[in-house]
Amino acid sequence: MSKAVAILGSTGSIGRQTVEVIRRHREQFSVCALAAGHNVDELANQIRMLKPSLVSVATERAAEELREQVGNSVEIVVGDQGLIDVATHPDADMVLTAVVGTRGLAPTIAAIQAGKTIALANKETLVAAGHVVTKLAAEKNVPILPVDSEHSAIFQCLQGERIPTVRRIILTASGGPFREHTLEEMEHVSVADALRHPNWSMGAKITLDSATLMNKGLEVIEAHWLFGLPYEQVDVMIHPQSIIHSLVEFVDSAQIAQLGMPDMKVPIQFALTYPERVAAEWPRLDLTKIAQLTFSQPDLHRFPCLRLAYEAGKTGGSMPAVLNAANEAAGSLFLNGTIGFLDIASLIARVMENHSVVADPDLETIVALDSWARAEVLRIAKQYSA
Ligand SMILES: NC(=O)C1=CN([C@@H]2O[C@H](COP(=O)(O)OP(=O)(O)OC[C@H]3O[C@@H](n4cnc5c(N)ncnc54)[C@H](OP(=O)(O)O)[C@@H]3O)[C@@H](O)[C@H]2O)C=CC1
Ligand SMILES: CC(=O)[C@@H](O)[C@H](O)COP(=O)(O)O
Ligand SMILES: [Mn+2]
Repeated sequence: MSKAVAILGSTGSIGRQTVEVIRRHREQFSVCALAAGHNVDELANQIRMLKPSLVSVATERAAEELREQVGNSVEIVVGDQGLIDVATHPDADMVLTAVVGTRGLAPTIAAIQAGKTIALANKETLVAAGHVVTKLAAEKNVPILPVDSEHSAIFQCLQGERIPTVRRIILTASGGPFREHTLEEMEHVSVADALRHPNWSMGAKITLDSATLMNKGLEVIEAHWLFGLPYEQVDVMIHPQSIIHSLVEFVDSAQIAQLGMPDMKVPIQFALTYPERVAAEWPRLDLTKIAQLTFSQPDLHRFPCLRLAYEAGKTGGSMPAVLNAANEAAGSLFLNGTIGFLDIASLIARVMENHSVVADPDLETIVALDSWARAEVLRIAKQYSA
């Protein structure tokens, strides 16, 4: 039977690869709804190809431009409500969440409330509100299937296993473009340097997060919520080749890993076809060609964002939401040339210091603290340049 999929962020890196996977398996999937931001040309192509009945764009202006291209062939909705309409489309069996940042939270919650299976790429959703999202998903009996490559790897290693037999999980990290840089060298890196990921082609925000190692920090928190493990059982290991996508160590000391070329179509497809594995010739791994896999411990002194994320996760309550929002705001300031690379971590640390933790924040509190943390980043950053 064919699954109907709604894609949030269909024009982005994950969204476009999801479309590729779906086109490869047309008999198994239909696309009922798509949400994009501003990339009207890409969305128009997707509409012609996939024939969804509903699409969403970020602004009225983008909606007008899209209407010029596709006429009345599809219903067009707009803005944050548009994202929610797509996420709750009555025909959707599954919602793949690949918008970037905290913007993904509200539509994901709406999709869970509507009983949709979630294929989750948007890790910020679980970082900001893991306790709310996982509780709601359990109440609604809605599966949250990981798309993030490390979490998909762990999910695959855990098939047929029981969580109480897990001693620890080990998330692999490429180390990013500055893996071997000194702090002095990192002080002077450019935006272009930071956006040159060694192994993966991804959107700007996650690529920058990989360079600061905040991506791995967000993934530690994401893993905590997805697999229900305490932070003491979530480790990180630097693996520059990104061939081993993550590992699970069990109580008998056996370790199981998932390997493959760095290509997101494999984890995307696994989430879409789960619990089945479906044949597809995505780029295949030949370890004899790779020849060497290397490993080391992360350096929390040179990469303080990973330390801050562990701290935020262990502190719990509202702190991960504040870390997440401060990271988005500081990252934007770096990307627009306002602050230096090392300022990202120091701004996040300052915002965390200034935050009084709320133990069990509801959604409204999380949204308010998200805005507070962003404003706090701007306030402190002004002092830097004054
Ligand atoms: N890229 C990857 O390989 C991986 C990504 N992820 C996660 O997946 C998510 C998406 O990442 P990625 O695909 O790289 O990001 P991209 O920046 O490539 O894509 C982001 C998507 O979000 C859309 N978007 C942006 N602003 C808005 C808005 N205001 N309203 C509606 N849609 C909006 C963009 O639309 P438009 O372009 O039309 O403006 C685009 O479709 C992130 O949370 C990331 O952490 C996780 C693992 C791997
Ligand atoms: C593809 C994916 O899942 C990314 O999150 C990737 O892992 C980023 O690479 P880093 O290991 O450098 O963070
Ligand atoms: Mn990842």
